[in-house]
Amino acid sequence: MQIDKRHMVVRRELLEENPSIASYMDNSMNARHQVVMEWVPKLAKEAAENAIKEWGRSVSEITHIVMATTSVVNMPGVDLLVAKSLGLSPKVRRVMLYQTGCWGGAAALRVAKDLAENNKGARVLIICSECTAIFFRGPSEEYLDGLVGQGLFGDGAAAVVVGSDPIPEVEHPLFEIQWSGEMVVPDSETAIDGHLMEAGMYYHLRPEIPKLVSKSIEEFVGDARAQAENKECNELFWAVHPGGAAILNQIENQLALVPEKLAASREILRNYGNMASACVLFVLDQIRNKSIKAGASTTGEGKEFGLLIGIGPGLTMECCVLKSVALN
Ligand SMILES: CC(C)(COP(=O)(O)OP(=O)(O)OC[C@H]1O[C@@H](n2cnc3c(N)ncnc32)[C@H](O)[C@@H]1OP(=O)(O)O)[C@@H](O)C(=O)NCCC(=O)NCCSC(=O)/C=C/c1ccc(O)cc1
Repeated sequence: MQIDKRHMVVRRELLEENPSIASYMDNSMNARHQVVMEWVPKLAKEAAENAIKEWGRSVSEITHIVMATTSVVNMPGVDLLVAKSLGLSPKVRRVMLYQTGCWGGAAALRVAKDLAENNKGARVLIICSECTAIFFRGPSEEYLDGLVGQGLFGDGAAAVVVGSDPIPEVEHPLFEIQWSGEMVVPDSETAIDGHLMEAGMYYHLRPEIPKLVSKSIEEFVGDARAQAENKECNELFWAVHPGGAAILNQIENQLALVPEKLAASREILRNYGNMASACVLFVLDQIRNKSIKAGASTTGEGKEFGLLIGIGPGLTMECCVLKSVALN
């Protein structure tokens, strides 16, 4: 699996208190809902507070919130719970992205870019928060792909503030979102699916996912590269969703990437597992932190442009072309 560590709220005591979650197919939605309604907002709040602190301005200046999760469905949305707990204005404008799975992080960036560019002075808080309690279950011989997911998925949340026209000396941009695009891989609708049932979220991951991604990645990346001065793949930095080692291997081979290009994705996979929508933002954070530590000339490993790619149910591939910022 190439995963050393994951973080999960599902632990022995929680399963002892809620044995239905540890079963294969018992009715367990009530118990799961309680857990995810506690943890998705809690993880989201912590991530958002860190992002706002680093951004350096007041919460009252957040004008929009875009939140992605595949771990809970509720009315009103968990975005409202999080907005209230952060002390955001009751006039903050909200967009909730449900069930996007692992392309949610990139989709949230796309939505935030459009909001920021079309509303003067807007500051958009993106939050991605995921908790595996919605689908953790006991094993069954008839459900091998569930075991694959059980070995891959982890909990986590990430947040970032997006805006245009940064205030000099006050706001310190990390990357510029240059372009965003999306593509559905042909004939791949059944490759990843998930359904909310009395027994919680029941999903399927077909073994052919890595091959399907590999078939379409060149065409998709070609569109993105056209927005990045047609740079060669190895002249870009890469923040690819680490869906699993096989997906990263296929992308690396298909695009003839040198191994360092997916190093950040592999490190996040190794240390956190696959946290669905939050994962690409972790990868991007890793890229800028390592760039600073290594004394690189830009936040993007010394490169000018990079691609952030989410891959999830659909199969949907979502890409943002990012322009890095010079480091002193
Ligand atoms: C890490 C894997 C799982 C194992 O890698 P490996 O240890 O190098 O081994 P292999 O790739 O050779 O696979 C070992 C065996 O497992 C089998 N296998 C391999 N995937 C499978 C399989 N999905 N079924 C059932 N047998 C399998 C594979 O066929 C093979 O069988 P065999 O040849 O008989 O030993 C690797 O195959 C891999 O990365 N696969 C792609 C993982 C994948 O589908 N990721 C999910 C992307 S989707 C996503 O990120 C989020 C979805 C999501 C959805 C809902 C939500 O609520 C939230 C999120």
